[in-house]
Amino acid sequence: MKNMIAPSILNADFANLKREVEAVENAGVDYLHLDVMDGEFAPSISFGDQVISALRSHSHLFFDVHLMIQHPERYISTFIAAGADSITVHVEGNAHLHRLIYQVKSANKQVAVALNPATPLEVIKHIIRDVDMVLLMSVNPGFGGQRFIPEVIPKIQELRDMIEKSHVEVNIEVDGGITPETAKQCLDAGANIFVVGSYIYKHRNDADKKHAIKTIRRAINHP
Ligand SMILES: O=C(CO)[C@H](O)[C@H](O)COP(=O)(O)O
Ligand SMILES: [Co+2]
Repeated sequence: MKNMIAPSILNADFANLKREVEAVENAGVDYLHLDVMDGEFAPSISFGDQVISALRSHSHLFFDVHLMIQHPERYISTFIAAGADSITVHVEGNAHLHRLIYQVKSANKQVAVALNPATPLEVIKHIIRDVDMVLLMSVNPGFGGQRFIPEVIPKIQELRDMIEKSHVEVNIEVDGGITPETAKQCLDAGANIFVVGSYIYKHRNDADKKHAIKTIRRAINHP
């Protein structure tokens, strides 16, 4: 499966979001990772559908919307209308995960499930054939710029085995604390989509952001 970088705008300059997205789009990425947090599921509040909708008209990137909210079922159609190409819902606290997955699929959008660092893979065993992607959190949800939790590495390997045994094509996205070093470790374990937030957006200058993307790309394209 294709290896991809998905910049997260969580640590971007929110006063210049249009330009911040253009900077990574011009650097040749395919995905844009949009972290929606409600201050309940995750301990901070980020942005919602209006920001996504405003960016949609300025970007051709694949919008990978990561919902870290309570009651995601109430907002699926809102985020699809805002321009999401893929919706990721957390398994934690979702009693009707299967129904939620089919809510997204019935709108002909890609669907993913996310697992926090402490959540075992067992919970997705029976829905692995129904999703396009599994997002493994390598930090606890809430903030950009946190330290990578290395226990996710064996979890990625375990997930890759589960996917292979199920004979399906499912992307593995890793999210949190990604640098060239941690990206390479995750690649070797079996991940193929790499969310990168602060490693790119800690730079204010576009050339530096482009260089950061190039460095990650080199790490994931050269085994
Ligand atoms: O979901 C997230 C946090 O909950 C973010 O996508 C993630 O933290 C990206 O930022 P960074 O690369 O700085 O860790
Ligand atoms: Co995220």
